[in-house]
Amino acid sequence: MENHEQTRTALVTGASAGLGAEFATQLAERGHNLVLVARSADRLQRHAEQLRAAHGIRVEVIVQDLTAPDATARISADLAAAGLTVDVLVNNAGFGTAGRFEEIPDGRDQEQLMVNVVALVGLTRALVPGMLARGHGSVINVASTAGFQPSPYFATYSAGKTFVLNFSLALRSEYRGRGVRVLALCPGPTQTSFFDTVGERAALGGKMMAAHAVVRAALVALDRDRAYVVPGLGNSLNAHLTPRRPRRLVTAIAKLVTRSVLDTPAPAEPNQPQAA
Ligand SMILES: NC(=O)C1=CN([C@@H]2O[C@H](COP(=O)(O)OP(=O)(O)OC[C@H]3O[C@@H](n4cnc5c(N)ncnc54)[C@H](OP(=O)(O)O)[C@@H]3O)[C@@H](O)[C@H]2O)C=CC1
Ligand SMILES: CC(=O)[C@H](N)C(=O)O
Repeated sequence: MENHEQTRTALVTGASAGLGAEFATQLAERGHNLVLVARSADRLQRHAEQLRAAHGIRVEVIVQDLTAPDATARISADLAAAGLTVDVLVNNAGFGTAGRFEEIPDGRDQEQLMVNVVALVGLTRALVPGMLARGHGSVINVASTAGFQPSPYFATYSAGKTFVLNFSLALRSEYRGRGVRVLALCPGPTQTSFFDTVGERAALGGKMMAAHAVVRAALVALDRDRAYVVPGLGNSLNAHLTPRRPRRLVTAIAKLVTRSVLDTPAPAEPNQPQAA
């Protein structure tokens, strides 16, 4: 990462677990001050204390449910009250919904889209103008390999990740030459709490990557000002060599893989804040 960013502030959503906690750790190792956002207050506070002690950086915690329609406004107010400007935004918070569309509990997909899409757009809209005014900044949006094609039984999740990927690519184009980098991170299956939340969905198979390797790949890609990155050779080959047309065939092939989700149980209490 460029030197001028090393003492700047990064805001990471979903920093209480998985990829977000790892983003916080690796950005702290790079000398960034941090703002950690999620619902699980105890986990955030514990991680913040560890990072302050290990790196001597400033770490603030904002406990916020990103399904709330006013989530972005509340976070912006907290940042202003703390006198913080954000130079690196990591829109990472997210969860999955899986199964037959009509069987997913009513409102659940909407909550998922509030976190995975609406809050991501809202925070980007809130924080990018400051980056543009200062002439520098970075946005990492966490998409997924699920965003490269329609995925039956992950219909809204995969469509949301396609949004995140294309939104990021479009913004990157708008901000070229204006000092703001935008990167879409497209991980394949990764060892985090994600599959506890969505149910026993690891049944889709494939080798899981470690969260630290995924985040390292993202930060290297940001250093290189890449548009998007698919960590892991197998994931990258799948994402890039799978034909995109005809779309009906692509969807049918995806369904062969994703239909195994129907054989696995749904979680009892989906997407609650993480236990301390
Ligand atoms: N793991 C994987 O295989 C893959 C994951 N991804 C994406 O990576 C991102 C991170 O997921 P991952 O680390 O794997 O999963 P985890 O379940 O480990 O972490 C999810 C994070 O999102 C936060 N979060 C969930 N719901 C909300 C909410 N309503 N409000 C605020 N924060 C919330 C959680 O915090 P809390 O519960 O405290 O609110 C937690 O910090 C997601 O966008 C996911 O779609 C993409 C591809 C593959
Ligand atoms: C959960 C994900 O988004 C991942 N890309 C997967 O296909 O398992």
